[in-house]
Amino acid sequence: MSFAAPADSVHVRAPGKINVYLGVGGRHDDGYHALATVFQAVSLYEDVIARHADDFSITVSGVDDLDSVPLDDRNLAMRAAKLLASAAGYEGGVALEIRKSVPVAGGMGGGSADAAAALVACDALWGTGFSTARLHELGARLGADVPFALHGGTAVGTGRGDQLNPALARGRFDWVLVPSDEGLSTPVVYARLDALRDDEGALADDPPLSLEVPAPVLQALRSGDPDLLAESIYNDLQEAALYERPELETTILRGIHAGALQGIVSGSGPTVALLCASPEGAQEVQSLLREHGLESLHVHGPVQGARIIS
Ligand SMILES: C[C@](O)(CO)[C@H](O)COP(=O)(O)OP(=O)(O)OC[C@H]1O[C@@H](n2ccc(N)nc2=O)[C@H](O)[C@@H]1O
Ligand SMILES: Nc1ncnc2c1ncn2[C@@H]1O[C@H](COP(=O)(O)OP(=O)(O)OP(=O)(O)O)[C@@H](O)[C@H]1O
Repeated sequence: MSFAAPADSVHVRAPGKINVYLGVGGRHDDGYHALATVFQAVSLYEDVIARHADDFSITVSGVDDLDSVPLDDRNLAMRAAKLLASAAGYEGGVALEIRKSVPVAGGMGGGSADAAAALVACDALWGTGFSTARLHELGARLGADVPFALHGGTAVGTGRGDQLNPALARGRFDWVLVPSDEGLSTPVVYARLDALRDDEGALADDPPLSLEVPAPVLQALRSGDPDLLAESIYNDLQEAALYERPELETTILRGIHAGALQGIVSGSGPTVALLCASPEGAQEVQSLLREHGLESLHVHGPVQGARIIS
């Protein structure tokens, strides 16, 4: 019986995400808000290649705004590798190569996808053999979006967004993504939401904001009907993201005028996600947006979570 030589490198691909529904509840003392969200993993990927090394290093390529991606312990993929090494008692290091496609600070969980990919790649490279559940636990310690980047597909997230339950989504949904040149800081958008709610004079003893994903969202996903989904996609952070970046409103309206069924800000933004009726419809939206000087990406979902591709 021949044994496969231990791999000297592992290549993992992890998807970016859109929140097709995002309900934000009260802010807890730890600075996090209670969420009810529906994530969908889409075909815009981060690739992480892990190679054996004595200590820890990272290189990043692929998107224009690389200057805002740290290459030290602030990098989520580096934090993931070191967290796994300490949890496994692994004494060696790893050289991580990250090839990015998800816009940085774009509201699509790009860093979270890198962290998820690094966990899977290092676990395979080092042979630490962690279970999916254990990797999810480590992922949740790295960030609220990391467990979903491992899970993929379509899922309901509660708690901070890290407690996942799979949601059935039949068929395929076509999205046109309009990235911004400048990212948006997630904490800033959440803080803006809190400020807007305070300004609206929400009384402290208001009933807790409903933290259920509305049934129509789940029914639309089960039906696979984009027209139905277009009626129920919603993002509580959108008002705050539009406060920070008013021009995004125009992008959404332009997308709908170009034929998209609906448009929302993805997560904390600024990437705008335009839901389209079909692949052909998506291409039509892209060409009309280009006439307004707006470059866009045509992606689809749901797709798999972080997985080894070689
Ligand atoms: C906006 C979303 O992308 C929607 O999926 C996530 O809620 C954000 O996920 P993330 O970027 O992985 O968030 P983390 O890195 O865990 O936290 C970044 C910051 O976002 C805010 N944050 C995040 C998640 C959450 N449930 N409540 C929050 O208030 C907090 O200020 C936190 O310090
Ligand atoms: N591997 C990474 N890739 C991108 N940004 C990273 C990474 N590691 C750390 N960061 C830091 O995290 C910040 C947010 O990165 P990220 O691209 O994950 O935002 P995001 O897509 O909006 O995330 P989310 O949607 O989860 O809020 C960046 O501005 C950067 O400073």
